[in-house]
Amino acid sequence: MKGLHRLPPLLGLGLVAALLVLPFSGNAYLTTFAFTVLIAYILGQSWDWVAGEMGYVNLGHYAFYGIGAYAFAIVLVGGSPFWLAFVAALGVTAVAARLLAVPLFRLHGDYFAFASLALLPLLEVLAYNLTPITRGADGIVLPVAQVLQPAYLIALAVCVVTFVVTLRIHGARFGYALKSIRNDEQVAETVGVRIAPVKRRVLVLSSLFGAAAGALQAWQMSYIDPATVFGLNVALAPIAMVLFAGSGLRYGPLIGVLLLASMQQWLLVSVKGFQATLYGATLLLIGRFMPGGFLRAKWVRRVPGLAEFGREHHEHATASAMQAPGQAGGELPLPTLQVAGERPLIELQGVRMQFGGNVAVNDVSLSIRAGEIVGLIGPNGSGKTTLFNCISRVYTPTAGRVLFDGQDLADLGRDGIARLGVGRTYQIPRPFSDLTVQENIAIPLMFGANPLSPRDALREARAFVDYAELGPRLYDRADALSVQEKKALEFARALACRPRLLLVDEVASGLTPAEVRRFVEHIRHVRDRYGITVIWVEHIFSALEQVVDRVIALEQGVLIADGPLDAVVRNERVLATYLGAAATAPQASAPPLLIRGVA
Ligand SMILES: Nc1ncnc2c1ncn2[C@@H]1O[C@H](COP(=O)(O)OP(=O)(O)OP(=O)(O)O)[C@@H](O)[C@H]1O
Repeated sequence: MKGLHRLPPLLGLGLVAALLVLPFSGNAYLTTFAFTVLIAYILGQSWDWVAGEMGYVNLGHYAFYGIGAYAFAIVLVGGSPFWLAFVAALGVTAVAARLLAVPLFRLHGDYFAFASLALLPLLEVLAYNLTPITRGADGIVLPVAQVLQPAYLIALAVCVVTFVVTLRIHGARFGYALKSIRNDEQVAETVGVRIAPVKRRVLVLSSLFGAAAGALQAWQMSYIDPATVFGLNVALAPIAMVLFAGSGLRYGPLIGVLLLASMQQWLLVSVKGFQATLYGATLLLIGRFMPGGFLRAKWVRRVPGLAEFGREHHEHATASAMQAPGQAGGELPLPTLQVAGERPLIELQGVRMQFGGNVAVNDVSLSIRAGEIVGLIGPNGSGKTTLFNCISRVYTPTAGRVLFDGQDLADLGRDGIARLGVGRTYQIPRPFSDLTVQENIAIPLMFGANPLSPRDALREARAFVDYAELGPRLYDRADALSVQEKKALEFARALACRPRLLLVDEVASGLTPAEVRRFVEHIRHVRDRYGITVIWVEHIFSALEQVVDRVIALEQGVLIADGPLDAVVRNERVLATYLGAAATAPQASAPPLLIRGVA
């Protein structure tokens, strides 16, 4: 319904206005309750930047609340004014978060979640035992003063800032870096995203808001001890509130905190004795029947107005992108590279990749000139994909050197190699699943050698989308595409890396003959028009035949042939690899390896 998209911001403004007058109403009970809700929102939303946006479930977020509370209390009790103590709390917590980021981000998934959770008991024990600083189990009593009103107003201001930061993150390059990490951090790196600094920055950012919440609550309560600021029983409540409504949604943390905090308070007052059971049961039911939070439930989608609160990020982005003028059709916005001369663009010198006793790539040396299209063939398991992974640094070769335009790639990370000009696809497509087709392609444009703003990148992405014939799917999520469409999307995303070298891994398998022909035309076009060098892993020889300058064959990681396709398919070793004993039989020696239909 028209105009309903304005409902959330209008209600939000109304809410802020009501909250602004509340502390002047004289109702201390309501003001104290609203204060705890504000603190919970700051904690829940700042947690969601790391969890919902980046996909790292930081169960120890409350540790930043505790560190902030302690730093604030210690400085305030030392005689400093409020603002100095507040700034000290933020500073100490940010330093702690920066240090903790180093060990924590060595871990992924459940390991990260459990390691972060372990911070809470660890810090609680520290707070109990560092008695000279923390006063141990006695806790710290802050100077008693009537601070509810100022603490409340500052908390409200921090809440507004928290929400504005959330909006800013959603549309910024930083936000897209987070979303790409959430989807597939290895792929994010191979399209140019420098993931390590992004992870550190978001943890420090979220810690600052956690610390602000801790400092304000310590100020308002006038007392802290280890159990109240690091206790597991309180630490997970803000996280549960976010999960209740929907992590990763613009309004999820806000609505989750408002509803669950109100329910908690109501249960506390009216259902004495059972409140914890009922609270837990509600969360379990939501988890069971509406995973992803109730705002993502199908029935919410059907309720006009309410649906606005459950919109995924890409739906907000799509709404604004639809108003932006597109740059569709025609040529790709790519530079035209010089391909003249015999200069090698990529050179492998004795590259070896070993997984335990399995040698996947065995001392491979080869050289490919700028502007060549080279087919890479070999039976299943012969090391083709592993060779690609050695070039794009998904794997660090066990031995040997990879030189790109004369530069040793050993010193570069995956993102650096992408920025140097290596784009790739994956045998099993790995798009950023919960982003749209347009966003998938815009990400390399935002993080490549000449990074564009999100707005420009989204606009420029349209040309690549059209090139891949995915125009009608521009605003669809990548996980809604068919396998073939995902392959086309990956090809377009690799081109959006503005590559000098394109690594194409079995893109044609499963395509109809007409689609294979169109794809071959694309490969030829990007080389002829833009000078892009291509290495194409493919089992469909009839496709390779139409476009490659030469072919390299691998067998059990060893390079066994390198030359024109018709010579390679007559090579005895290649024949034996593909046809086994039949190749050595007298009748099989005459005809070359079938070019059409060999798989
Ligand atoms: N991460 C890994 N850990 C252990 N072994 C691996 C790993 N990656 C690849 N291998 C092994 O390396 C060998 C080469 O695999 P690779 O995927 O490179 O072959 P391929 O030629 O691309 O095969 P296909 O045509 O089936 O894709 C296989 O024996 C595979 O099991």
